[in-house]
Amino acid sequence: MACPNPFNGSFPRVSHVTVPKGYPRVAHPQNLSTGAFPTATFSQNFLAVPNKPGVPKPVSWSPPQAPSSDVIGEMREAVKSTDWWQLYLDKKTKFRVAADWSADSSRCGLLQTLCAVSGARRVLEIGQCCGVATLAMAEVLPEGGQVCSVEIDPFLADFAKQFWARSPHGGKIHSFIGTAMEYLKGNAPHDGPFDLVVIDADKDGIWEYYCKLKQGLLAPKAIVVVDTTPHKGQPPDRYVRFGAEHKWESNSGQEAIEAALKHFQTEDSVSMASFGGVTVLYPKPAA
Ligand SMILES: C[S@@+](CC[C@H](N)C(=O)[O-])C[C@H]1O[C@@H](n2cnc3c(N)ncnc32)[C@H](O)[C@@H]1O
Repeated sequence: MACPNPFNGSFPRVSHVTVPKGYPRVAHPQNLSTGAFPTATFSQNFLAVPNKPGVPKPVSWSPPQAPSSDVIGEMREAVKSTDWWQLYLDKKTKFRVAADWSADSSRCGLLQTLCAVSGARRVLEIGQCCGVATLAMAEVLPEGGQVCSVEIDPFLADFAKQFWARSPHGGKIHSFIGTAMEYLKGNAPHDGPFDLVVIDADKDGIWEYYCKLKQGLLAPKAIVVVDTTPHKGQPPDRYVRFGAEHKWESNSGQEAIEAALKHFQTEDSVSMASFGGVTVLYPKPAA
């Protein structure tokens, strides 16, 4: 039977893996670390080998879970307990931030794993929000590694900094406050080229940011992770910005996401894999 190429098209979006009868269950899933990266563990036993002939191996995907460091744990608590709507009404934030914009354990685990397996030293995060994913990635970069994060909202940038300052890895983070395009045109040529880039800001900008990155800002084997979750990180619609804050409205960004994905498919030199709310672009292996 032909073996399906897991990177050809989309993975099913599953959060739970149903293990067919006959597969051994693993009592301690935390022992399933790949060894490539000791702090990434896999919550499901998708590495299990069938013990009955003829039982097909399940085709599924389960995100690595990042065990949170103390500081990341504190950040998560702070993100959860903050009244983001009130901060927006008080004009402290530019956006009506939602706590679930901030990277959860699966997202952090995925980004940490990609950083580790790609050997990334220079990482760029476009759309930092509360800085949880930023610190998670910094934690796995080697000495001398650097995460450059870009955030349009000064309140969020400051929110993150108070926590980063308490982490031994905070010194690896360089934060830029301003728009993604300002950064890409200004500081990025000096900070890059980047081994791994996370595009996780406004959805309308996805394709534009990617095009700009391709102009010499990506290392030869760079991985680009694009957040494709509708509604996340969207700015308010124009009229709301001018005076009617209580009427927060933003579009889902779905059209821009779909347009960007179509563009990515025309890129000859990259392969794509979509799962867990992201699309990962990585260099096609040489034929
Ligand atoms: C979904 S959140 C980022 C989440 C973060 N990457 C994480 O994993 O925790 C999107 C962020 O992008 C920021 N943003 C939106 N448009 C932007 C732009 N044009 N330039 C820079 N940041 C932007 C928003 O303020 C928001 O904090």
